[in-house]
Amino acid sequence: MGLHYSHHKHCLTHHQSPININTRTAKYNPSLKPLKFSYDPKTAKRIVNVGHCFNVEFEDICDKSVLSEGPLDGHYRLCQFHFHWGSSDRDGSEHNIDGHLYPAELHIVHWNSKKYTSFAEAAKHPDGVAVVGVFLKLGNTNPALQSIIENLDKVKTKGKACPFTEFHLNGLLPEDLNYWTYMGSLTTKPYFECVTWIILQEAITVSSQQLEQFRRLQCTSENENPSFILENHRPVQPLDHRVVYSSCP
Ligand SMILES: COCCCN1C=C(N)c2cc(S(N)(=O)=O)sc2S1(=O)=O
Ligand SMILES: [Zn+2]
Repeated sequence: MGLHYSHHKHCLTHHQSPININTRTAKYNPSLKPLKFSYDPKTAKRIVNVGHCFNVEFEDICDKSVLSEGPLDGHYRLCQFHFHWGSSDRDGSEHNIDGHLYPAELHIVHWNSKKYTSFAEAAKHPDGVAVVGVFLKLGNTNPALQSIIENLDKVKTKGKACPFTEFHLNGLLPEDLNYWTYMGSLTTKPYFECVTWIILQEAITVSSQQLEQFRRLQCTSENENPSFILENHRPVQPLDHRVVYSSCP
């Protein structure tokens, strides 16, 4: 359904994502803890072309790679990460910062394995999923992206997958782990309102040439006329009465 009845307004409000983050109206919340990433590189499993993007999937049958602390209760199990990008370097991120767009955005997806038994089950609850968003800004070639990019030719067309084991996801995190956080949704169908969004305030770099490689992925399967995933970022959605919290003043 995705509609929440907010009594004081007697109207129906959405909690959709992405949003524009207004850094001046974000509210410092001193009770927010530092994020705790505990990722085991051995849980990396495969890269899959899902048509609108590629997912790097992790084994999530037990709590080997988890995200905890920050705004979260309990621990959230890593299940996949993926990127959003644009048809040019001028746009591509899903969240905006004070109206500023980045050329791409990394989403690291986790689900609440303390309360739920699967991603599908967790995605039905507002506290079910936690996605860490990391902005990619134009700069030098990012070596941590190279091992992913050199595998993209093996998953060129929709539905293709290739093994991808032993990946150090920490290498895609910036030094500064301060973040903004708000309650929202998946940004692709089925748009479930099940996500605690955790957007890192520091960006990592990506080169133009690396972004070019993303745009060479095809949204068509191998026996169709090829068309390419030139962009896959959803427009920003109304904030309504939601508040964005910041981990630092
Ligand atoms: C039950 O479905 C599982 C299939 C994989 N996913 C589907 C999405 N559309 C999706 C979008 C996500 S995003 N862009 O909001 O991070 S995370 C995610 S996901 O839930 O991990
Ligand atoms: Zn995403």
